[in-house]
Formats: sequence, structure tokens, C-alpha cells
Amino acid sequence: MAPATSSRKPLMAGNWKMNNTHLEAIKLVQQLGFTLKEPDYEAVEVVVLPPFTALRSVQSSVEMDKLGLRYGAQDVSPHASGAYTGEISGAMLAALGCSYVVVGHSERRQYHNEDDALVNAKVKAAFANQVTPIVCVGEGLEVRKAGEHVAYTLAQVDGALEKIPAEQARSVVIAYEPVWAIGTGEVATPQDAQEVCGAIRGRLAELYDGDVADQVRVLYGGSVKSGNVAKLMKERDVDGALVGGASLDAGEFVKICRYRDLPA
Ligand SMILES: O=C[C@H](O)COP(=O)(O)O
Repeated sequence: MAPATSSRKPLMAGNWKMNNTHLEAIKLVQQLGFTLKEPDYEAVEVVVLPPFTALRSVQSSVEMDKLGLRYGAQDVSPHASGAYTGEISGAMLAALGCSYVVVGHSERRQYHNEDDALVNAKVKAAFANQVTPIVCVGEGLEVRKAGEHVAYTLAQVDGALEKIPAEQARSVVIAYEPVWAIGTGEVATPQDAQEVCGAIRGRLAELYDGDVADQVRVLYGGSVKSGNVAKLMKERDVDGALVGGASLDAGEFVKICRYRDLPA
């Protein structure tokens, strides 16, 4: 398994959601892998998050073609093994070379009733298998309108990291994804993103001693595209992006990974 890196290296993660068969996944990974070069990987960590059914194909492609991409899954079971029909364990993801797993995406919270306790159990399951969780947090429109977005999001951070020790917390990735910005084309302003990403880092500093808050990468997600990523990445506490729709297009995702070349 390729270990996840940190020291706040920018991270661009493409969450493919329920898109791409394993054959389409191979094509997309090869398009990305053959376009991105060593200087890209020196500047940015690039991760793709295919559906479970494509993970084995992505692993083979990455290994055979010696691609610099890392990859991960979109969910993990809180259980280690056994009679849990339809679930995929952390050990299974580790065996497929997954570096990352998304935990607590708003679509899981909304359509599968995932609460903070379950998200916390999934974070533990990921760490138990040396897979780095990308923990998604963020408020819906009503909460934002009520001006309670920071408190709401920080409560989700508290819930996800309950009883997670500092040595694990320092490698976690947190993705701030305001629900109203996901798939809507309505990206948060850089100032809005910074407000919450900065507050998340502040909360990490309250929760943990030492360098945890400095080490953790906080991503922004929600309608990120090549046209807005450079401005978002200028913000002090935005360390990368969790990209949905735009990550399905190789050319667009490469541009996002090369955000430094784009006008901010
Ligand atoms: O995980 C990714 C996010 O849900 C963002 O999706 P989007 O870029 O399509 O808005």
C-alpha cells in the first residue's frame, strides 16, 4: 500500500461517486496517469476515489504502468469482518492498496442516515487498517442561512474524531463540503471556504497538543472546477480539494491538479 503523505502537501482528490465501470476507470486512470508527470506529483498529491468495483482495476493500472497516482475508496464498513451483507472492510481496502477512504460524505449522511457515531466508527476502522480517512463535514443551506455553519461543522469534526489519538489524528484529512455547493455549480467563495477551514484547524488545535493542527490537511469540496480552484487554493487553510463532477474529465482534473498554472 502506498502510504499517505502529509506535511500539508496540497491534495487533489477526485471522488468519482457512482460513475465509471471498471473499464471506464482504467481509461480515466491511464489518461490521468500518462498526462501527469513527476513535477506534478512533486507539487501535489493526486488521488482518485473510484467505486468499489473499479478498485482492483485501478490498482492493476497504477502498478503495471508505475503511475504516480494514489487511490482510495468512497466508504468503509465500521465492522472488521463477518455477516454484514454488502459491506466492505478496511482490511479489504488495504489489501487493494488503498491509501485513502472517504468517510461521512454528505450523500452517505443524507441517503444512508450516517450519524457522527457511525462516521467515528468508520474513521477507527480506516485507521485500524492503515488507510487514511478523508472525513467529510459541512452544513446544509438552512444551517448556513441561520449563520450556524461554523458551529455545525465543528460539531461534526468533534464527532468524527472522538477518541482518535493524536498520532492518528495528525494524518487525517478533513474535507469541508458545504452541502449547498455540492453538484450545484454554486461554489463557496474563497472567504467562505477559509472561514470554515480555518475554524476546523482552530478546533484541531483545541483538541490536540503538538503539531496535529499544523499537519492535518483541510480540503474544500463543492463545485470545484479549473475556473475557481486557483482562488480557493490561495487561502491559508485550504490545502486541496475534494472534486466530484470535474474529476470525471481527465483534462479538467489535470488542470485542477495544475492549479498553480491557472490565473487566480
Ligand atoms: O466529493 C465531492 C463533492 O461532493 C463535490 O462534488 P462536486 O465537485 O460535483 O460538487
